[in-house]
Amino acid sequence: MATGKTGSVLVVDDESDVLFAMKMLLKTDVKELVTEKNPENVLSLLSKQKFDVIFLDMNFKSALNTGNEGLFWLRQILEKDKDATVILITAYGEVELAVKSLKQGAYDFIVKPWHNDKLLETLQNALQAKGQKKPAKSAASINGHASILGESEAIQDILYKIEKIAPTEANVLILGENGTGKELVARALHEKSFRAGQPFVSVDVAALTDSLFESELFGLKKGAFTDAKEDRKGRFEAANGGTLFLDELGNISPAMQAKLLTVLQNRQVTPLGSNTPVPVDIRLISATNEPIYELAAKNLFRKDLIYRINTVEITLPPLRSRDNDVELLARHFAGIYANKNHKPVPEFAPAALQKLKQHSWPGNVRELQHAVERAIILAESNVLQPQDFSFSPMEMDSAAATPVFASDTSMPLHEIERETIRHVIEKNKGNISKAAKELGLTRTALYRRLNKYDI
Ligand SMILES: Nc1ncnc2c1ncn2[C@@H]1O[C@H](COP(=O)(O)OP(=O)(O)OP(=O)(O)O)[C@@H](O)[C@H]1O
Repeated sequence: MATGKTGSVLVVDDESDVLFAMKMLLKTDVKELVTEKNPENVLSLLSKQKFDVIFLDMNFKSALNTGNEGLFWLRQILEKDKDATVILITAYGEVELAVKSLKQGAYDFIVKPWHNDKLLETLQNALQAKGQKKPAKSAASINGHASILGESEAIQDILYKIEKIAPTEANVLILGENGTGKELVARALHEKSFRAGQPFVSVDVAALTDSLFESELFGLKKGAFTDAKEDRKGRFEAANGGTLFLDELGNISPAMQAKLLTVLQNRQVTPLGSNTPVPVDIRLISATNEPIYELAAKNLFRKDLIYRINTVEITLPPLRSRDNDVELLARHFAGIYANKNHKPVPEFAPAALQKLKQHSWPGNVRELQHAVERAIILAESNVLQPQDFSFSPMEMDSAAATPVFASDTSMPLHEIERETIRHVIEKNKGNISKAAKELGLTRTALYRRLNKYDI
């Protein structure tokens, strides 16, 4: 902490213990410290005096503990002084609400019980930033992995959320279409968490059959079945102390949902063929591109499991709604693939950029990545032209697409998808990796569809 006392701070909390602890902590650093137990008095206090920073509790015992009292008082304070710097004091488990408060204008939040160093750092940052606009983050760089790029407001929001949520223990559910960057976000959350030095274990659960699901996740005791020649640790144990990322969670069967719920509730796994549970300490991050709440409404996904995994939710927007990001990402991938293929970094003809911006990107960032890679490999000149970007039939906007099969517009969507997949696999002579790439899907996602459509 910097030497010398600076700043005037108001702390509003109805718990005397909190006010006392704050006084003790801040007395050596803060020039003027005022504490207030009753939030009703805050507005009149603000009429008399301006504070550099206001710490505001999220819950006041006098009302229902919904956290909305904090948001209510936050709005009142900001209405009175739109430049007020408010830091929310929230309880563990209220992170979602706290993130909401950031959107409504809070400067930051701290989670109770707080670490003194963290609180002092937050206060210092707030004092320094006073009067300065919060700088936009351009990327969350992740050790050894791609950065999350994007200038769109939606991505900026997500980067901010990652910064805030990563250092907590909250379970995170990431929602979004195929290829929107869910795994990238999961890795960023891990790398920016206190568990960063520990393992990050990623499992594509949709690729597992029910019997594999159990042995893969919970482990296996020698002799559990004929082929089990030795004990094998499951992914939960492998992730112990770190983060477990369960991808495509929306696709698991009801029986597996029940098993997973039990493990999460008890924080222990029992390997197949064993009677001895093993305690596990993991942070869970899950992702799905399925409409999980619709599945829950149809009783296809357990609501109690959703509540376990979605302490905080992050929804990744489809690329088509992130206009400016298309160009940014296209140029970024162009740099990467030009280097990889020993070619000079190309320019984009304005018409090519226009074409990219108009495309609907059903395979999202992954599809864009592959489109740019193809273009770099095949382009004749160092200025990429519209014709260098070819989209597979399924990737085309319905208006722009020339259907390669049935011109019958009454064909149901799943039939169209099935036929498109058939067509692309045929075109790639049965090569699943190539077909998946052209369709903008992962191999697993394509295999899942092959199963679904019985192809
Ligand atoms: N904002 C971004 N900036 C840079 N690269 C990105 C961004 N979003 C996604 N990518 C890249 O796009 C590809 C797909 O991302 P990722 O695998 O994280 O998506 P996903 O949503 O997990 O996909 P799926 O649903 O198919 O599992 C990766 O190569 C990733 O690095």
